[in-house]
Amino acid sequence: MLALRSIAAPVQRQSWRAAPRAAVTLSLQNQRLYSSQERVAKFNGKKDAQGRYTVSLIEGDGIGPEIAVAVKDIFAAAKTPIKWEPINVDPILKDGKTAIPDAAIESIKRNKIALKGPLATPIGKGHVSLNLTLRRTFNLFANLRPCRSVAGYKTPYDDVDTVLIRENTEGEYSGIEHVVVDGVVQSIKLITREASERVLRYAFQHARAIGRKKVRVVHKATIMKMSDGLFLSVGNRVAKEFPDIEFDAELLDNTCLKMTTDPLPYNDKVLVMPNLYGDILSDMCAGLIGGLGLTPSGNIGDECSIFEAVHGSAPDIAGQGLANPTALLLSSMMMLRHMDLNQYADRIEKAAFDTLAEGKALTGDLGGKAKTHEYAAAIIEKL
Ligand SMILES: NC(=O)C1=CN([C@@H]2O[C@H](COP(=O)(O)OP(=O)(O)OC[C@H]3O[C@@H](n4cnc5c(N)ncnc54)[C@H](O)[C@@H]3O)[C@@H](O)[C@H]2O)C=CC1
Ligand SMILES: O=C(O)CCC(=O)C(=O)O
Ligand SMILES: [Mg+2]
Repeated sequence: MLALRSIAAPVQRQSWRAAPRAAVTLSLQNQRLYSSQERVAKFNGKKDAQGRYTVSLIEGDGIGPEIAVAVKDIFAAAKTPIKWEPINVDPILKDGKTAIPDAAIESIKRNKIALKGPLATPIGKGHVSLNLTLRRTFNLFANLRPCRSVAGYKTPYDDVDTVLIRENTEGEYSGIEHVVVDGVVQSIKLITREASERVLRYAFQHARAIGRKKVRVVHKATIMKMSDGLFLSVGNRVAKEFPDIEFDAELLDNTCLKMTTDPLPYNDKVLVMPNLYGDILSDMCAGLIGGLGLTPSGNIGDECSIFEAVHGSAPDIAGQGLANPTALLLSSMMMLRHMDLNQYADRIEKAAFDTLAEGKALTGDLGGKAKTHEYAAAIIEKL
């Protein structure tokens, strides 16, 4: 993959990150992060003669290969019936546009499922985001980003349990930008009724599936009257199909204030929003529970789905064995449950949460000294 390690400035550690470990007070310990009932888009991959599913694997850039090894080792130790098919997504040009190589596209179409490490995107000039290209190529319309406190890891907020769904194919990330005249550029935020309806309906279906009774659109329709206005009005219309679910809306800036003041009132809701807001708010939610090393996600489509951590390639710690693989591991648990391999997910997830709660082999982001492979070994020991 492209070497882009120098492009992002390191982010300052917040002082509470290494806060002393508190007694486990959280009621959420070992709860399933993503239960099988949450499946809305069905996985219909085929098993091979040995009863295994093949999963396309994009290891990614920066810390990607290090955290991917940890996940592969844990899967092997748990005898998970998964065969990895590594794929290369180095960008190619097709009709003058950045594209994913055909072999990678065929692999994901064939397997209908992929696990993905982070892919770095150059700032300014250079190829467009391969992450966004993958989501658009496979029409992965909903990006599901649950964020739940980890028992035993003390942050200013206990028992956070937010569920955020981000429109994943258009909005501010449509990639339509041009120079009007020298010194004046335009970037187009594209919102369509079709994509809005698809992700909003998914949010209601998902709320039902996980037993939440409230869906909230996060928006700025006060300012972006037409684009966010359309998203919100589609939300109002789709809500009529789900009379058992309460529907309301909140301005994004207000949501940020309220969530960082007291996130608990969000534990009974599913939040759904345009692309950029979901990108930012999901990193903010990660900050509430201990950082990006802990938060998983799923890019959900009708034909296939790609699971990945919320974080990026972490160039500031890449290649040093410092990365926390939990986010990718929990993404792979979402993937296993999407594939109906619940018993494997339950077992691995329990071993991971027990390791975190025990606190003897934590990675540096959680105030520990363990290397990526030592944390993975501690999980394997518990399996
Ligand atoms: N879905 C994806 O593949 C994403 C890719 N990116 C790309 O990643 C590159 C780097 O972006 P940044 O702004 O630095 O964000 P980042 O998410 O890579 O890192 C932000 C901070 O979180 C820390 N961090 C992230 N993951 C961690 C982990 N697993 N364990 C411990 N610490 C972790 C990093 O060390 C850094 O201090 C950029 O090129 C960006 O475009 C960013 C976000 C998502
Ligand atoms: O594609 C990228 O470079 C960043 C994407 C991102 O931040 C995300 O998906 O959360
Ligand atoms: Mg992001």
